[in-house]
Amino acid sequence: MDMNDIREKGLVLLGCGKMGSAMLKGWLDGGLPASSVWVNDPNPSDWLKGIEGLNLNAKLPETPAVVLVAVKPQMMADALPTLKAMGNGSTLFISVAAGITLATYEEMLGAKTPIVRAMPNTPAAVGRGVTAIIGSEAARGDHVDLAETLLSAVGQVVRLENEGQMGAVTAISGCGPAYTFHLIEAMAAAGEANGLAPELALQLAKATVAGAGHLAENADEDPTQLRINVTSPNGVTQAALEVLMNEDVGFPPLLKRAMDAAIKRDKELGA
Ligand SMILES: NC(=O)c1ccc[n+]([C@@H]2O[C@H](COP(=O)([O-])OP(=O)(O)OC[C@H]3O[C@@H](n4cnc5c(N)ncnc54)[C@H](OP(=O)(O)O)[C@@H]3O)[C@@H](O)[C@H]2O)c1
Ligand code: PRO
Repeated sequence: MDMNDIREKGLVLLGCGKMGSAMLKGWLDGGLPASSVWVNDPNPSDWLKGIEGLNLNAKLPETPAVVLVAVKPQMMADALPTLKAMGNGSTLFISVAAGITLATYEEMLGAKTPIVRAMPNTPAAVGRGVTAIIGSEAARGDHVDLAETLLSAVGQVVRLENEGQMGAVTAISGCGPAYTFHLIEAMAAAGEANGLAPELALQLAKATVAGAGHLAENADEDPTQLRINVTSPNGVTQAALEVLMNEDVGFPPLLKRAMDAAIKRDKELGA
């Protein structure tokens, strides 16, 4: 099974909001023909309506290569039963929903359904996502390979050892873009409070986060050394880091609390 199967038999996207659209944009930019994609969404965006050749809320193929489920976890019980007929067959189901376990999908679709649980993130829209995947009992090696190939079109893919890792993964890379965007907002706001024009403060904050991210991914040094490289002894950065790295009220305990809250919510959504 490979991308040719998807081109020939089709990809059904159940739910095409923020995450579904981010991935679809990446796939279309990467050359997947719109005519190979069926989008099922009750209120399609103007962007979706404008994609030439896309099968939008059209009759679905009986046995698509892949169904990608991108509805909110709370909508799953309403949305998924409409596709039950595709369960227990050759169609690979890929779910990106936070919290919903493989066992829940097996209950809803049948235990013989090949299912891959995936946690992507929105930088997929610019081909810079990262997605963690784990397959169900019925998902063969070639099913997981196909999920990896499809998701690799929108960024990096990592395979998990067990489904129990998914909560912590979600708290880092699924939610992480939001933390990073908030960092940009907060740095820009602090710059503005210190007298910079809003546009200039935002430009500086965005370029700094993007540049630092690129450097962190591409430098030979690890993030600790890259941080040290910025921090002149007794200089300006050190003054800031003494606040940010405070063991009681700095970034580390704050992010730990934030990510623990994310993991707790992930478990609740799956219950
Ligand atoms: N956003 C992220 O960064 C992110 C990252 C990783 C994983 N996820 C996961 O991705 C999933 C979608 O999240 P999202 O942020 O993209 O949410 P979203 O923007 O609300 O997208 C969900 C889409 O599904 C549609 N929908 C609702 N009921 C449906 C049904 N019965 N059949 C087909 N479509 C239906 C919604 O339409 P209406 O708006 O009209 O209800 C909406 O367009 C969630 O399970 C989330 O956990 C999201
Ligand atoms: N967005 C989804 C949520 O907030 C899952 C990870 C990112 O629930």
